[in-house]
Amino acid sequence: MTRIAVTGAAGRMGKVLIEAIDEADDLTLGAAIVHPESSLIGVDAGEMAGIGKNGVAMAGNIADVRDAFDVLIDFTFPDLTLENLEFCGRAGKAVIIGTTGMTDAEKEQVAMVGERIPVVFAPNMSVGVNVVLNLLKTAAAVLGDDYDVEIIEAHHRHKKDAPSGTALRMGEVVADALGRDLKECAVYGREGFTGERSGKEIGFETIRAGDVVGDHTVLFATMGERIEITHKASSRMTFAKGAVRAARWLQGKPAGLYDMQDVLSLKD
Ligand SMILES: NC(=O)C1=CN([C@@H]2O[C@H](COP(=O)(O)OP(=O)(O)OC[C@H]3O[C@@H](n4cnc5c(N)ncnc54)[C@H](OP(=O)(O)O)[C@@H]3O)[C@@H](O)[C@H]2O)C=CC1
Ligand SMILES: O=C(O)C1=N[C@H](C(=O)O)C[C@H](O)C1
Repeated sequence: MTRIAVTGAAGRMGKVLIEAIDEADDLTLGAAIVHPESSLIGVDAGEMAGIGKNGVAMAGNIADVRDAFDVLIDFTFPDLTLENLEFCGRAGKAVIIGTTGMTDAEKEQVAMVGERIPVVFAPNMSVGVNVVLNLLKTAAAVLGDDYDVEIIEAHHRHKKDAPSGTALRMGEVVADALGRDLKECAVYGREGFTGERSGKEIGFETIRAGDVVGDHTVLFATMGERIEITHKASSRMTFAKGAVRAARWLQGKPAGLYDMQDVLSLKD
């Protein structure tokens, strides 16, 4: 039985991850870690997640549960994820990272630790979004520069980073297929007298409202037609199940930086 630790255990994803691990026959929750100041330290993780007692008392520090897990699943904040990753790098534990909003330097740090331990790092763990990434690659390659590309994403009011990690990954996939560098062609929102759209830009629009779990649309438009490729998540369980699948896939893998395209065998 592989023992999983979940950081940010009381967060939106943390609770659903605990439920998904409980539903997996071959995985068990070894540790659940909450904020060091949290009043939930010592509380049963299963009870907190609404699935009934599971005998795992929540900890306030990953070092306190070092021997209780084999794989860490971390959906938290960039700086916390990097601290936890460094810890796992030293302890020789595999890590699944769902955290978004990292800078290039932070992503580079993830890659460096990935030279020492197996790491799956993906902005969206759902099977659906990962299939969409492949559809986008095909669509962009066939449609080419005649089609304007706009990426529209919507998330709940509590989300802290924008655009979403998924939208940015979609932009990277489309830019790559079109032979562009996203850093040079991305336009984030528009306001005022912007002038006409330049042919090669990839636009991003962000919506933050209510309880939207996660919607992404990539729009390809030219004179006379448009194509919209949309993914809508209606439950966080889709992300949690993907993370559980990644944890299972990571068993026995050598050190390296992997993503969900590796986990789902979607790479060419
Ligand atoms: N890759 C994917 O498929 C997905 C990725 N995400 C990403 O996952 C991340 C988390 O999202 P979400 O669950 O909605 O966010 P939440 O804010 O609900 O969860 C983060 C949790 O981390 C906790 N936390 C803060 N500081 C510490 C600390 N020092 N030690 C332990 N825990 C701490 C917070 O506790 P407190 O509130 O008490 O501070 C909170 O419970 C985001 O980056 C999001 O974009 C989300 C969904 C899918
Ligand atoms: O914060 C969220 O909720 C989500 N974040 C991820 C992202 O930034 O792409 C994935 C998902 O859309 C939900």
